[in-house]
Amino acid sequence: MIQVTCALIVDDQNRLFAAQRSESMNLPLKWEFPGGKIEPDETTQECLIREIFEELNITIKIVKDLPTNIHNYPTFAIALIPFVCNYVSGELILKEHAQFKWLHKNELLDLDWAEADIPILHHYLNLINAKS
Ligand SMILES: Nc1nc2c([nH]c(=O)n2[C@@H]2O[C@H](COP(=O)(O)OP(=O)(O)OP(=O)(O)O)[C@@H](O)[C@H]2O)c(=O)[nH]1
Repeated sequence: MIQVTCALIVDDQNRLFAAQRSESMNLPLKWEFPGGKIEPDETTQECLIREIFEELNITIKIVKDLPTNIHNYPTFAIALIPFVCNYVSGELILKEHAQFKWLHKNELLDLDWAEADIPILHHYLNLINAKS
């Protein structure tokens, strides 16, 4: 099973960052939280900081970890390890994705998400709805 970290990046208006995978990527044109596979000798947190810089050219701060979601796609299985994060610095430049959106909580479920992300999205929405 592949171990993949992902970032739920929240801005100062409580919007969440979503990125669309490009046509040439696995799961083409699906929406996801940016991140990627853990390499040997790095922690999940180190992986996420590295991936976000590689993919988006920004530095983030990890705020909170959310429960890992294990998902079986038809051809592979994934353990998707999510973290709530804040933007720290850098100009946002998309290096790999087709496009991105900053979304309010009521817009989040409208996108065509990668299946493994959907339980994570619901967990996040339950969390913020419980707070408000
Ligand atoms: N980054 C990321 N990958 C996800 C998410 N949801 C999901 O199913 N995946 C799957 O997890 C796998 C790993 O993602 P990736 O391709 O971004 O990782 P990577 O950059 O380290 O891989 P690479 O070096 O093969 O390009 C992909 O098969 C992708 O489809 C998500 O929210 N974020």
